Amino acid sequence: MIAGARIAAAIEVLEDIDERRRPAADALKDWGLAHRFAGSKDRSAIGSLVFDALRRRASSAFVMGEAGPRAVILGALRLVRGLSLEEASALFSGEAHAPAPMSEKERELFASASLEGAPAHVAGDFPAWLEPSFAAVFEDRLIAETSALAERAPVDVRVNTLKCSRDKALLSLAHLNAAVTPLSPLGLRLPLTPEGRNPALAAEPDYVKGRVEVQDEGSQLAAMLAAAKPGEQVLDLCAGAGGKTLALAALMQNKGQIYASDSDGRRLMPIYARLERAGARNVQVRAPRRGEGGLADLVGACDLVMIDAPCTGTGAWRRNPDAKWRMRPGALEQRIADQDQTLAAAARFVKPRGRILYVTCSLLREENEDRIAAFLAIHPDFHAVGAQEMAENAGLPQLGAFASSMGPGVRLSPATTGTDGFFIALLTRSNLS
Ligand SMILES: C[S@@+](CC[C@H](N)C(=O)[O-])C[C@H]1O[C@@H](n2cnc3c(N)ncnc32)[C@H](O)[C@@H]1O
Repeated sequence: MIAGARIAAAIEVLEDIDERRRPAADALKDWGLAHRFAGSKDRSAIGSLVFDALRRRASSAFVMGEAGPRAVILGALRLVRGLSLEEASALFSGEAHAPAPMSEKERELFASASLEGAPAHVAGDFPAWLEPSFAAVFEDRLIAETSALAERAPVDVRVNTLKCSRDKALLSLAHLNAAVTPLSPLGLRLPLTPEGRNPALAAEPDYVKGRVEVQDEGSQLAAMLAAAKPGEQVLDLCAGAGGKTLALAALMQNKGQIYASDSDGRRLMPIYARLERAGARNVQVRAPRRGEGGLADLVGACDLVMIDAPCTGTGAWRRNPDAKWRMRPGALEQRIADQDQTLAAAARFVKPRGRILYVTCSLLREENEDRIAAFLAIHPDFHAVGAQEMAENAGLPQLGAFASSMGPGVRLSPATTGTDGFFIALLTRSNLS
């Protein structure tokens, strides 16, 4: 496909996403199926442009003076890719499946591409209705924090210490320009290509043989803050596809027992193959059943309950930019109810002096500090561990610098730590219950 035809395809995919209100990944997959002549490089280039445009959707529309897919793609070519007017005009040639030439007005707007006078939710590319919530959290860093959430994200991997050392993996992934992550002692960061494409990791022997797992550095740190020790009894209550479960198994050196559970059994399906590949042998998967959900024997028996809570995912918008535009206020209310419910459920499984690690990939106070405060108000037998103490206990003292100012817990974000956005709080149960 010529470069202009890829641009036209990206506009088509954005139209499909808008018309059918569907996830970008589904629209891209269908486009590929309907255009089998397109090669993998074409599909990847189209996907990368669609994601760039979704990340900067509001600001791209603002500079082009309208919100339709063509305008948004044009705006993204200017704001994200830094194309000159000449370069953009060459792509919008109207020839051989390329989009129609730019109008005089489009040329003018593209050339000036000004964000002057843009409101915060446009300059920071987030839904307007979330402005009060974000402003309360970020205050004068509102635009810096939300703009960082609208950037591209590198691919991070966690080295699986059950199989490999970080030094070895660093050497064997050198051809992908791997570098060590600044905060996680187990992480490697793989940069994107200049066009924003992910490095080709799926066929790498290190990945196929389970020596590395794709996991954002923030997610690695969240699992480490649980300070799980070999021999402990651990319940991963919201295990999903098992990203945190695998990290916990490695931290525990395959000793002790992890019970991986989730209220939605379908979400657990990928975990079996992942455990096998990673060589994690201390994990029992407990698929949900009626009544106690198959966990009755664990009541009051766990040293640690990990809650990787269902959340709005606002911290992961770099990777799921379409999700931010689909998010509605009702979804936040629903997630808050789910979070209270998982915290209450978790409390039952913790033994005296045991602990709960509460994690979200959200940056909203409503899902984080407020949930911990609500839980502590009705569970006097629990108390929150200070951020510095939690970080030191996990061997990550540098994370104490990212203590939340709104309550107990640590906050990570693309702007402050270069990771996805996470909130992590540790609660311990008193001796008596
Ligand atoms: C953030 S995802 C988990 C991701 C996973 N831990 C990982 O690292 O790959 C949250 C999970 O919580 C599950 N969930 C939602 N409500 C729940 C509940 N009340 N009890 C247990 N799991 C729940 C969802 O099905 C979803 O799989």
